[in-house]
Amino acid sequence: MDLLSRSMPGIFIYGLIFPVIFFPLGFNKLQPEISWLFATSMLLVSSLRLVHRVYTSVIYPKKPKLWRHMFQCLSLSQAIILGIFFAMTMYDPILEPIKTISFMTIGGVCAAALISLSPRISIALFNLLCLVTPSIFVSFFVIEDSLPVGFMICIYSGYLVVVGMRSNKEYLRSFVIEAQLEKQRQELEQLNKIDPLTHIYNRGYFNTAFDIQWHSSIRQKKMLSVLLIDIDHFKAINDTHGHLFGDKCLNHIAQTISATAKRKTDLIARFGGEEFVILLPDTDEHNAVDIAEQVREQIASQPFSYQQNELALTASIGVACVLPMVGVNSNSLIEKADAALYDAKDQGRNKVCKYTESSRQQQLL
Ligand SMILES: Nc1nc2c(ncn2[C@@H]2O[C@H](COP(=O)(O)OP(=O)(O)OP(=O)(O)O)[C@@H](O)[C@H]2O)c(=O)[nH]1
Repeated sequence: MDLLSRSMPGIFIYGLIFPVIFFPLGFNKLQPEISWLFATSMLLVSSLRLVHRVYTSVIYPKKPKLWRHMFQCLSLSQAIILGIFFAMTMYDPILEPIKTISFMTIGGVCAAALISLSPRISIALFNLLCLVTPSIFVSFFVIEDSLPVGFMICIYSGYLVVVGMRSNKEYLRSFVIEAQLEKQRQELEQLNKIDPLTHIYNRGYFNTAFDIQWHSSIRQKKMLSVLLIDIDHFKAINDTHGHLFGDKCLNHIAQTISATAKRKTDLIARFGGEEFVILLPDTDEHNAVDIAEQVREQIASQPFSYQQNELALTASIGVACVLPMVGVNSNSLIEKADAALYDAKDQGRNKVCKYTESSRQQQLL
């Protein structure tokens, strides 16, 4: 499609080329038949190219190959018409008055066409071949003493081929660079969302997603639940087995939680330190407690082992559930889950506690 937009100026240039050559010098009055023949045939092909361009959105999705063939045929036929005209100006005396201007025109058209078609180098080179072959043939085989002109055309064409190939290489390289930049952008975006230690979402991403979910739940009038999970006695684990072991434990817990809260809409994130959070959209308190129990049981039933050290882990979980409403701060849900977690720790750990009014009072005390 880029090729299509790049070749757009060419449609108008080819269409106007003969009137521009003929009219200022009055050649159309001297040789009206030749003038009309070349001008109308070129204008006709330009009009067909315009129609082809206008119907691109109709033809291309259904028959891309046909569209490409049409594009090639139409642009090459214009190059052939101009190439033949140029060759004729070299040996036909009736075209003598416009010889100089046609030499200059063909030079410019060859360069412009090659550069604009350079994204598809095969089309660009074939186009150049159509433009210069008739005149090269005429200089070498038809008219005497015109070998130097033939050589000049060959040298100029060779130079254009080198420029065209280089332009094609640069064009293709720009695509590779663009793809690399896009990949890096995606990686950066991922780094922004993901906690590098546990490979689940980080707190920043959770906050954004939570805010969106809160407003969505208000509109849909659906319950929203939050589970706050805190590993028990994690400081002691760090102190006894070292921080590297502690890190591996965090990773193990993240995987266990992810394997338990598996709904596509559930959002699991590392809330900070040894705390995790699960956001459960469209989930009432009963179901949220049920999932929390499953998470607690899975953590407790899967001892963590690393380098011949095996350790039974437990976690305490606070559950809070609300029907989000306009005017209520979304943070209140997290505060309630935190208060419930406080209860779970208070009741001896390895426990699930749901938020109650007394939880809040206890936390405030
Ligand atoms: N290895 C490791 N430790 C961390 C990380 N983030 C926080 N911690 C540690 O987690 C421990 C949390 O300790 P506390 O807040 O006292 O909680 P706890 O020991 O789990 O006690 P309870 O929660 O009351 O059961 C601290 O020692 C932190 O240094 C981390 O990324 N890696």
